[in-house]
Amino acid sequence: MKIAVIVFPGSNCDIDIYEALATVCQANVDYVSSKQTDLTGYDAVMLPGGFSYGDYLRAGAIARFAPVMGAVVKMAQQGRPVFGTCNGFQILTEAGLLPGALKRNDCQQFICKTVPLEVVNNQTLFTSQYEEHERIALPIAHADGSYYADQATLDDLEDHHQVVFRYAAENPNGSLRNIAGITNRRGNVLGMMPHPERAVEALLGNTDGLRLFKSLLENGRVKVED
Ligand SMILES: NC(=O)CC[C@H](N)C(=O)O
Repeated sequence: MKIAVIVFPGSNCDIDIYEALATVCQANVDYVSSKQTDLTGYDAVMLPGGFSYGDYLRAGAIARFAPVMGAVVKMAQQGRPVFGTCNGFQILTEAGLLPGALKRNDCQQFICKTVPLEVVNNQTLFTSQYEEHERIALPIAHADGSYYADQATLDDLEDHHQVVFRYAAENPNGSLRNIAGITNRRGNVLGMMPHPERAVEALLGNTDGLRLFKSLLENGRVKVED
């Protein structure tokens, strides 16, 4: 399985995802510039966290028009795994690959801390190695992480088991229904504000993110028609 980590101008978690996959999981992974237009040969694509294009206009709003995004949309339409964390999640909503939007945190501040989460759905290709309703803890680091969607969209997400992670115990940013991560209806596109790639080694004090990448490596090689 071959994985692309997209590097946008302003990405700052690309190395973290690369190392989580390449060094910790021994996976076959490449950095791919957002200027590329072709992702042929890749089985999965990762959109990292950061401040793509300086978060100007809105976080993810400019990155959504980067040359590589046509190929990312194609991968999503083919059913291949597409994962976005933090700024990657913001880009996925701006691109229309996931519903809703990420607004400024309720507290109007950048928040950087580890928060408790519930794994709401372990029946996805990204979460199969977690227990259903398992409590984990992952770091968050964002200013624009308050998940918003209209009531009908929220109901639709819940009805189709698309809410994958919820903030547990506390809601750090005002996200509606405590939503921390969602998939598309098909389940092959996951966006989440917490950073699993920052919690993959005992040396970092937390390994709760590791099983997300292991799940992806176990399940992520899907047969598709080009
Ligand atoms: N680490 C991140 O990706 C967070 C940056 C993000 N653009 C924000 O909301 O502040």
